[in-house]
Formats: sequence, structure tokens, C-alpha cells
Amino acid sequence: MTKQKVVVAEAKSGMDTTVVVPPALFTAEVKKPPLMPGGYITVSKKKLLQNIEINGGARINSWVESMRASSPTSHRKSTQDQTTWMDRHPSALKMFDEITNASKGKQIVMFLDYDGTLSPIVDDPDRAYMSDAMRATVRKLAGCFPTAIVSGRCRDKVYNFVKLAELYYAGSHGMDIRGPSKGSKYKKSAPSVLCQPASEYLPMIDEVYGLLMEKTKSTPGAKVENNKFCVSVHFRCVEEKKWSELAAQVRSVLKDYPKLRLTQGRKVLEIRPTIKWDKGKALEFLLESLGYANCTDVFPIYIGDDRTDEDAFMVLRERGQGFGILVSKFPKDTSASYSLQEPSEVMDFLQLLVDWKRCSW
Ligand SMILES: O=P(O)(O)OC[C@H]1O[C@H](O[C@H]2O[C@H](CO)[C@@H](O)[C@H](O)[C@H]2O)[C@H](O)[C@@H](O)[C@@H]1O
Repeated sequence: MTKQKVVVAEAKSGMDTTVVVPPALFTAEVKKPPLMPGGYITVSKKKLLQNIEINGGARINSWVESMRASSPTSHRKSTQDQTTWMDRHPSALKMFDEITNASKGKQIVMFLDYDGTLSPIVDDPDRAYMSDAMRATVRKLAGCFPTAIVSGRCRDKVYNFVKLAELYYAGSHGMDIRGPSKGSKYKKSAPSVLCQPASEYLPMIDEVYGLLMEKTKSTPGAKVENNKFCVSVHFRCVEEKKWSELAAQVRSVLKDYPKLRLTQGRKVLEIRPTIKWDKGKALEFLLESLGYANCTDVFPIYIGDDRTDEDAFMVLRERGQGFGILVSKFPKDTSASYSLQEPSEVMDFLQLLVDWKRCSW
């Protein structure tokens, strides 16, 4: 297989690192978009590991290495690293005035990831509830700005957690987009499916879901979730010594499906179509649907905690509009400009936005 040399910026040291990657791994184009306030570009080797090669040369070891990279112990950094990272990605709460000043005269559009952003991460994906207080805050937010939930989960499932009909929902990592089903200031017509770019993959995803359920049932703690246009294989509750076994099981299924690719989130392997569609594309699609495709006076804010949210952060940098906020307690490579530590801080930030908007009416 032909190898390709890519020079990427190393976030921690500021030095350039040369990484040799097979083209199959390198599905994301590495670009350096303009700098945003408070941020800097941090595309690294880890970004490249986001897409894990299914066929060809990648060994199970590299899968497990990537699985470990999403484990909290690997985020432990020195206080110095933490301080440097916070200088580069300051708290969106502390920088609230700077953020709202930058948005003056522009239409804010809100994009919110679900797991780890609106709801705390828990062991059981079926019990990842958001609090009533968070729901009330998001409801008020949607009364002030067009608001979309962008999730890796199946759209119906994320809707059942959020339960707010006035929002846009982009499920399956943006591959299933639907407008508000009830009175939103921004959309009054009947609900409609706006975009399902991977519909032809439905039978294949169902088939792979069944095979993965069967194959992984011998691994204690593994959980397979059907997210309609993609499948999640959770390893949060799998003992680390069993991770390579699980990786081998997943690979043994996926090797027969060249039209599917594997990405990774927080203790989860995500299987999805190879189409060039992700949360970044969903963000662009939604801006277009809202009539802001070529506007200079739009200010999108995307809040997310996961590697899959990086596609959306990157789109904002490339557009030079709005900014991304990464939800994380630990320094992580990111294209987001600002940070928030956890969902409770997300709620505080959203409430500040609501109060600010109401004061300016
Ligand atoms: O894009 P998101 O809304 O963040 O969805 C990404 C995945 O989220 C869920 O898994 C994550 O949250 C679970 C509940 O807290 C946690 O147990 C798991 O370890 C996390 O990866 C969801 O279950 C997945 O299907 C989504 O792909």
C-alpha cells in the first residue's frame, strides 16, 4: 500500500511531527484554517487515529492503542500542561463578554452535542438522562436562537432524552436531520425530514448490527447500540485486558464491509458509512436550511465533548465564523476555541446567553 507523508502540528510541544499514514487512515484533510479568538489549531496524530483502518495493514494493537487514547488515564497531564492548554482554550464562561462582543450584529445559531455535553457520561448509554434544569435552559435557549442537537445517537433516541419539539435534531452523527416538530420562531411549517444522506446503508447497518451483537456477546460488558445509520460498540464496561479481544471481534465483522468505516468516541467504537458526511457537514447543512449559507452575519456556536465534534469545530474555523467550545476537564487536541469543564458549566453558559439576549431585546 502506498504511504503518504503528512506534516501535522503537535499540540503539546508546538513542534511539527511527521506521521506516515496509509491513505485509508487519512480520510480527513489536514488544513490550517484561520485562527479564531482565544484558540489555535491543534491537529495531531490523535486526529488521524480518529479513523481506524478496518482492512489492510492496521493491526489490532493499533486499534487497542486508539481505544486506550480515549481512556481518562491517558489524559493525565501536568499542571503546567493544564495551564498552557487553558491559556489556549480559555473558559467560555470567563470569556463570555468577548464572545458576545464578537457576535454583535450577527445571528447566533446554537449547535449542541448530547452525551457529555447536555448529559453527564454514565456507564449505561440507555440511562444518559439530561436534568430537568438543563432541559428548561435549552428550551429558553431555543426561544432566543435557532438551536440544533447534533448527536452520534439515533435521532429518535436523542429526541426521547431531550423531549423538546422546537429544536432541530441531527442524529446518527448528522446523517439523519429533521426540523422542529412544533412552533419554533425559526420554523413554523410541519416537521420534515431534511436530510438522510446515508439511507441506502440502512439494510447494511442492520445486518452489521446483528452480526456485531452475535460476535461480541462472549465479551462481558460489551454493548452494541443500533443508531440507525451507524452502530456503536461500547467498551466502557469491558475490562481493559479484553479490549483486544473485542477489537478482533469487531474487525472480523467489518473486514467484509469495505463501505463502512470505524471512528472512535468516548469508550466507543463507531461504525458508519464511508460517505463524506459528519457533524461538520450537518452543521453546514443546517446553516443552509436556516438561510445562512452565504451570510457573513451569522455566528454559529457549537458545543461538544467528543472526537466526532472536532469535524464541526474544524468547519467553523474554516468558515471563520463563530467558534467551537470543547467540554473537557482535561487538555485534549482540539480545533475548538474555548472550553467548558462539564455539562453543569454548559448549562451556566447557555443560561448566560439567554440572559444576555433577553437584556438586549
Ligand atoms: O454525539 P454524542 O451525542 O456525544 O453521541 C456519541 C455517543 O454517545 C453515547 O455514548 C457515550 O455516552 C454514554 C452515556 O453517557 C457512555 O456510556 C458512552 O461510553 C459514551 O461513548 C451513545 O451511547 C453512543 O451511541 C454515541 O455514539
